[in-house]
Amino acid sequence: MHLKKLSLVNYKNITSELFDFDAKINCFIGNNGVGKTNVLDAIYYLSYTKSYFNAVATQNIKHGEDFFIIEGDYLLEDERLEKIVCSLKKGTKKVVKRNGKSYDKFSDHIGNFPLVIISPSDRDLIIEGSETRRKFMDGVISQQDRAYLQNLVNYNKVLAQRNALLKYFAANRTFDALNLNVYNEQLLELSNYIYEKRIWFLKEFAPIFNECYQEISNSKEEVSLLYKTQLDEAPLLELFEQNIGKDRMLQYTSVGIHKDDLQFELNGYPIKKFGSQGQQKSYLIALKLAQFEFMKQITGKKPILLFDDVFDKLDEDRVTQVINLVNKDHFGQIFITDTHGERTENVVKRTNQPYKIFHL
Ligand SMILES: Nc1ncnc2c1ncn2[C@@H]1O[C@H](COP(=O)(O)OP(=O)(O)OP(=O)(O)O)[C@@H](O)[C@H]1O
Repeated sequence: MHLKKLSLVNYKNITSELFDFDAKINCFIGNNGVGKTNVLDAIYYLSYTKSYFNAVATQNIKHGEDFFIIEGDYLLEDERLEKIVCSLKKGTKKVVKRNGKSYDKFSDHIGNFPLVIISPSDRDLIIEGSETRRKFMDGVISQQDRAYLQNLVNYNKVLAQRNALLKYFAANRTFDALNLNVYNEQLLELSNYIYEKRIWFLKEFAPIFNECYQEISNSKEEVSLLYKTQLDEAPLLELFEQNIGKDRMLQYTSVGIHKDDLQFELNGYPIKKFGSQGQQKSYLIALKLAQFEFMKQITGKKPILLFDDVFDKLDEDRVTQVINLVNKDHFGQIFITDTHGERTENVVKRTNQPYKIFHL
């Protein structure tokens, strides 16, 4: 599967553009702020029905305009063409159409045109709090298991109810253990599924990640990816009991799988504190390439790969290693942005693959 044509109208800073892509490598070259990332974001939109960078849908409409249209023509393995159109008009609901037919639920679309993006904003995975890492983990697992996503949604609903009850207790200087227990039991059942699935995920994902990192760094460093959960300390109901005083004081639930985290380590130390910029970048690229492998195994399709500004901060050796990885036949269509035309051209030439360069 690859994206053959892309047409954009009023998407962010792009008034109107039409691209005819190569089935293998496509590069967008231009100065800062010309809209290279915006084109990648539009391609991301066609797969995920939303922007990777701006969650407020209307802010993706070009300033001063009142609608945007993103249109993509995909050529499938069996030579069939599929057209995806995502459009938004101010004051109306977003529309996503596949071959002219609107989706009722956008979630039905996700996974049909698998895609992985590697971008400088992935740094949030290292520097931000645990929520960003849980989101990454949940996103990858949900693509493989829709029941997981449903359990997660239900867990968050019950958690919000439990938190509301804790607030009610505090406001009314009251307490009802039986009432609270109803939520505890529901959370137990929902979190069992999520916990088991996260353990399974780490077991499958960590070795793939490790292999990707070793290839990029030429086995110069040891990395690990660990699942951190309070459920390793005690069963959930016991944790609830131990922390009830604290929860009543805080008026929210301080223990449970909503506190889980992924620990990123380099040579046994947290990468956030002890990794160089290049090592951190390598770690993130390895994470995303592992996501690529994982998705490929699940969907049986080669996800489209978006490399936003990836070569910056990587030394020559690592750039070569990333390209060698890409060079392997198991990668499909790739989109690259860079401010240095010469650097990109040198890099893509080395892949011995067909490519197209677009100057923006
Ligand atoms: N809704 C919008 N309407 C108009 N312009 C927008 C909108 N949203 C973002 N932009 C503009 O898009 C530009 C950023 O584009 P983009 O991030 O694609 O640049 P880039 O070419 O990737 O740059 P860099 O090399 O710095 O990463 C900015 O000038 C920003 O103001």
